[in-house]
Amino acid sequence: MTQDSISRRRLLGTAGAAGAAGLIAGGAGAVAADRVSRDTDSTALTSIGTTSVAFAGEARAHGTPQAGITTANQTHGHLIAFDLAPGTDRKATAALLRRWTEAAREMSDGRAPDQDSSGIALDAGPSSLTVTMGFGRTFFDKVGLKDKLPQALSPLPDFSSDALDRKRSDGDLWLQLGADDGLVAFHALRTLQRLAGDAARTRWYMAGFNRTPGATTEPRTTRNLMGQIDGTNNPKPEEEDFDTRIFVPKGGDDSSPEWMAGGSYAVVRRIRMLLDSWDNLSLAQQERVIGRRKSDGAPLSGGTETTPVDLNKFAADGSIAIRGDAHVRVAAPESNQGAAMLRRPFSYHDGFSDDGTPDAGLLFIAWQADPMKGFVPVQRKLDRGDGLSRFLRHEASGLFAVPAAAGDGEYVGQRLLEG
Ligand SMILES: C=CC1=C(C)c2cc3[nH]c(cc4nc(cc5[nH]c(cc1n2)c(C)c5CCC(=O)O)C(CCC(=O)O)=C4C)c(C)c3C=C
Ligand SMILES: [Fe+2]
Repeated sequence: MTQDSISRRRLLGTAGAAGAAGLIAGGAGAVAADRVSRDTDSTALTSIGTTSVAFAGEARAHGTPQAGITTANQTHGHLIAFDLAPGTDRKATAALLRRWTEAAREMSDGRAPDQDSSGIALDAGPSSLTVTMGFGRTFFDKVGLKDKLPQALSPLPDFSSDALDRKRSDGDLWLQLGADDGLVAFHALRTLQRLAGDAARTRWYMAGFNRTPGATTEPRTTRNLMGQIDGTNNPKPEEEDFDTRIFVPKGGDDSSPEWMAGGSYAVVRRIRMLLDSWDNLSLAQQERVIGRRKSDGAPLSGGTETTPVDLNKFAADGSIAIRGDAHVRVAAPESNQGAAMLRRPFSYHDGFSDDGTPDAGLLFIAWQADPMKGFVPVQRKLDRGDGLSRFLRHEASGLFAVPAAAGDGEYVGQRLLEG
């Protein structure tokens, strides 16, 4: 598995003039509206808008993962979960997934879906838009597919640091949207939310962000709102065991059925950072909590950001370089019988609480072939002995089965609903 292939194309309109039009006029039963045409003879100011990530097609045939998992983190993220409306049966659900798939395909390619004349994304190219679709545990019973419920979707255990808001957790269906332009991302969100029509209702919604490409002099691992470089020791697509750790094998396995082959499980946690307490620590204290230097992300055992962490290294004064409760020690695969996940988060900031503290943190999204061999054992360990957990509060949680990309003419999840 290599990182998502990215192609560059001319601005929206050149890519698909026929689709570049029309105001979305009401979800499932949309009414055609005026089409909008515009001059496309312009030169892009940067390559950000012109970059597209394949939703399907040759680069993403059936059996390959959906976009938005190994795709480079985008600047703008939207997470939205839906519950099926009472009376939405399997047929109506399939129709919804087909509407979403077709619209996502068009928009990822820089074209506006039919009947969209909202104009929101009119001047922009695809801007690396990705749309990723998943199914929650509650979905299966509602559409009469209980026998297809993967064991891997068993509820996550409770953790002592949880302060979960159940209304902002779980959900029958989940969409993750990412793009490097705020209007493109909002346009996709608005389009898909309206296309839900009467079939599904929004259960919860969260918005997040990352660094803008080009904000740094060279491409860098992103920083989180505590200021740390975050993402360094993620599994890498070029590693031999990457696919087996992150994606369900062909044919399924003990915890996943065949329809999930090539797919992955997303654990979503809204993790609030207690930033006022964190900011009271000195720089040296903050670095000891993580086990890495803040400035460049180098491990406290020495080297640069990419130097492997040496958990057995002692400093000159005889103290252990990376403390027993340092986050990188407690979370490392070596401390968790090899358990690993691909972390692909967005930061969030939703204003300030009455006491003036920021409602800010991480929309933590972890991808793995089996949550019992990824998130769960690591979070169990963090819950017991992580120095960072004193500065975090897990406020919402979800677990979603994200099947492989849709093949030509297919919709996402077709093999689940019709297989
Ligand atoms: C259950 C898994 C994890 C949660 C929850 C989690 C929350 C969390 N982490 C940071 C900041 C950093 N995490 C870093 C590394 C790291 N974190 C996890 C897992 C969870 N983190 C793993 C598996 C690792 C890699 C460990 C290793 O093998 O070295 C780092 C260091 C840089 C890096 O490797 O990415 C930082 C910084 C925050 C702020 C946070 C919750 C808000
Ligand atoms: Fe972490």
